[in-house]
Amino acid sequence: MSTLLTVISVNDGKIKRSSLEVLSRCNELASNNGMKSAALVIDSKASEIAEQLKNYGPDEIYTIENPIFKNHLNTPVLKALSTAVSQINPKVVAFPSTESSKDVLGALAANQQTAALSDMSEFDLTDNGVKGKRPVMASKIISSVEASGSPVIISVRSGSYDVVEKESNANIEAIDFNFSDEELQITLKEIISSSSDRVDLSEAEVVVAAGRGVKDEEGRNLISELASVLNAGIGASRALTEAGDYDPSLQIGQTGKVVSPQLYIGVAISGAIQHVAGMANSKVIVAINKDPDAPIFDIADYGLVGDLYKILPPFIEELKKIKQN
Ligand SMILES: Cc1cc2nc3c(=O)[nH]c(=O)nc-3n(C[C@H](O)[C@H](O)[C@H](O)COP(=O)(O)OP(=O)(O)OC[C@H]3O[C@@H](n4cnc5c(N)ncnc54)[C@H](O)[C@@H]3O)c2cc1C
Repeated sequence: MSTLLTVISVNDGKIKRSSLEVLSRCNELASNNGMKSAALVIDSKASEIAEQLKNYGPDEIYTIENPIFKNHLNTPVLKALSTAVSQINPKVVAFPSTESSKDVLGALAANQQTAALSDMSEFDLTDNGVKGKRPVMASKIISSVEASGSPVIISVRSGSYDVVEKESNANIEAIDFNFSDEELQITLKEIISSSSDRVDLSEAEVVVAAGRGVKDEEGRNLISELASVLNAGIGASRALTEAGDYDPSLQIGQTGKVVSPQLYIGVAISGAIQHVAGMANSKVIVAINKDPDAPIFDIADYGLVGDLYKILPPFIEELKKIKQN
């Protein structure tokens, strides 16, 4: 029976939502096509993660556990992936589109002498491989793509599918894996983490994004308060990261992060194409802008026309009241 293999991405011992989205889609395709859906965890605590995965319906769970995976290093991850693919022999290897999958996708395809389709926004099976859609040119164009091979390797944008919870009594199988330090070509010296990443922006359920109209401390405090009451991640347009008002790691857009929250609130952001490229996949888009002709209103589900300094204080108060009740 053919297998669709989802590679699970883990951050600080937590499964990334984007992996569960890909797994849910693979579960659906496997059940519609008489195939098996399997999940692969490569982590220093893979067996613990595997237990959590039983809530998300895979037919099989494979683990590769080794302390070397505490931090992402391409060489051991690639070796682990190749080992797993040789053993499982899947029809498709599906990753969530993350920084770490970008690092290894092409190398795995070269290693397996097969095709890779990156950053898909939807995918389906064909007789020989995979077909689907891929936003390109800062999401201005959606291309239709198809690849054949064995396996076809794909990565999928976060927010493309819903997470479906489903109990499973999947078998957990540990794959044999050895790695010695001599095999390392790169040594990790230091990780410099950003203190501003209060909530992981690319995984956040709610994002509040600030634009150039947030021009002073009062405005930034309003953004923080709104984010705090909604337990949201804070993002910013390039206008504000370039001005030094927000950390560059918080930039959303073509040259920043891609976010796909359930709710995105853009405050004083005009909606330039380079910004929209990073948030267009959001489920519900709310825009607050004093210019009724701002392009962001073309893609917003809800728009509030007015001055953010007048709109946000009562808006935050109302949200606080709702939360209290
Ligand atoms: C190659 C390239 C890559 C880029 N990559 C990115 C990227 O990754 N991310 C990104 O964001 N940008 C990117 N940009 C920049 C992008 O083109 C825009 O310049 C930028 O997104 C504009 O940011 P903004 O919407 O905050 O500012 P503006 O376009 O200046 O808009 C500010 C908005 O705030 C509104 N406003 C002002 N005051 C108030 C107020 N008091 N109350 C309510 N509304 C108010 C105004 O009406 C206006 O619509 C890139 C540009 C290039 C050329």
